[in-house]
Amino acid sequence: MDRGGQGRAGHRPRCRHRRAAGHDQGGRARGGPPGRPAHLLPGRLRGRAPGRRHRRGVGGEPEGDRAGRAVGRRARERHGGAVTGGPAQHPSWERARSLARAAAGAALPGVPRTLEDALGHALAEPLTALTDLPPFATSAMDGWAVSGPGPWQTGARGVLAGEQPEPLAAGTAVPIATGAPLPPGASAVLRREHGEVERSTSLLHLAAPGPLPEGHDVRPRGQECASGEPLLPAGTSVTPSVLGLAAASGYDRLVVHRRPSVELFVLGDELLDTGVPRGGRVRDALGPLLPSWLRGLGAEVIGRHRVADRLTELREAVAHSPADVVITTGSTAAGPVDFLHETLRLLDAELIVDSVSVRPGHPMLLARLPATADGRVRLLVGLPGNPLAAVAGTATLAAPLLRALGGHAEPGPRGAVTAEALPGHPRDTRLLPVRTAGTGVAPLPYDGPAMLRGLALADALAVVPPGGVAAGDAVELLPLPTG
Ligand SMILES: Nc1nc2c(c(=O)[nH]1)N[C@H]1C(S)=C(S)[C@@H](COP(=O)(O)OP(=O)(O)OC[C@H]3O[C@@H](n4cnc5c(N)ncnc54)[C@H](O)[C@@H]3O)O[C@H]1N2
Ligand code: MOO
Repeated sequence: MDRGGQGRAGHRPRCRHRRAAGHDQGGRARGGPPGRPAHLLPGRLRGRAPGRRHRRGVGGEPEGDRAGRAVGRRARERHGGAVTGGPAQHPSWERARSLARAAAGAALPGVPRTLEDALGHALAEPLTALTDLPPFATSAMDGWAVSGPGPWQTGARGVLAGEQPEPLAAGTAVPIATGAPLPPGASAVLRREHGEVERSTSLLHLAAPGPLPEGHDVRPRGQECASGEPLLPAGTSVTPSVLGLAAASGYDRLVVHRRPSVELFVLGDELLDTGVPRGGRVRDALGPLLPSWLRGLGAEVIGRHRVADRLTELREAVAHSPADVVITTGSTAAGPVDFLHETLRLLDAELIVDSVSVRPGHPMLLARLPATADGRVRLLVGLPGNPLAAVAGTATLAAPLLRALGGHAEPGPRGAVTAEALPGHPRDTRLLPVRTAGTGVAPLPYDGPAMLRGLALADALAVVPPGGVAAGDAVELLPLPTG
């Protein structure tokens, strides 16, 4: 539980949302048009879809929505409202992440999966070698298996990988392929390029620069591991490399944590699903951006839906979602059709994080929904609608929550040195799209909360502490999805 900024939905302290002097909300646009500072906009102008009035009919607003809007307005008035409320202490970025991790509770239970299906899960049990590796002594090179000191009498028939070789007598050699079992009695392997066979006598002579020590170019049995040896701890993320190791050490199935199921609700009647932005409406950027990222975080995305900016629809969607984690985009602020807080209040959800001291994305939230009848925990991550703010919310709340639910061990922080100074916010952590260039990471232009242009060129989000980071200093990096 967070002491500062937490409580039942609808009973939260609202932040002042003051813009710090000199903090560019619009986003730096070096060499391009500057972003428009949000505080210069004439109020909270939430675009309402022109088609919406037609869809609903003039005055045809459903009863629940009208009521909900009034309740939302009353709740905002009661609690001070987003703009006029008293100062509130929101959790720091670090604290918000640990609250998100803790909200997962225990990881989801372990389930057996075929190797193919285990990819992206986390091991629920340690991976223990089911065999010695290599399981038998093998040749590390193409050449000859030799017995004792040379020269060696060699025959024509060799040993290929996968064959069971005959024993080798002292003073003899047999051609051998890389990976083939070493014949009993062999003392070393002579590489093809280090031996010469005399045609008339079939005698193999050493043509190597030095002598051939015993065991040369032989991979002894159990060199990599002995049967029963622990190879990877529980909590390891199953990557393609882990699948390879599991197969090599004898596994057909792995016991992995169940992946958290996620349902994504994209809010915003102003959003278009296709074509060029028109008529005051904009394209939904988060529907395409988020699902593959969430899958990369170990989630099973069971649905992605557009939900209308109506209290009843949002409430129904959240209440009936079968997902372990509901993720919403938009509606986190206090605009006329921002119903997320009201929805959470009506559903008797517990707000675990309600705004974070981070830019962009500070209105992000995390709530615990009432558990299912069978006691399954359900959580909701509310990502702000501004696309880069939603990305910040995913990195801050969704990533640690989903990784913890999926049983993934927490990776150590990844750091880098900055090639240029990284501008910070005076009081809040800032998540800045950066690119690794030459000697370190550098910020990218077009990094405003509503922009994705900088992010699309970025290879990480830099965690910039309040006040910024000087050139040459270390900074923590968060990974961005790549596929
Ligand atoms: N009076 C105040 N207004 C706002 C504050 C504030 O403190 N006081 N905070 C601003 C900040 S910061 C953010 S971030 C946004 C969060 O707003 P919402 O989460 O309620 O999101 P919306 O209002 O629905 O949308 C905001 C913006 O983003 C666009 N959007 C929404 N969804 C998408 C999407 N899927 N793809 C592309 N663009 C999207 C939407 O059209 C709006 O332009 O609130 C500020 N307001
Ligand atoms: O500053 Mo907001 O949180 O636009 O992202």
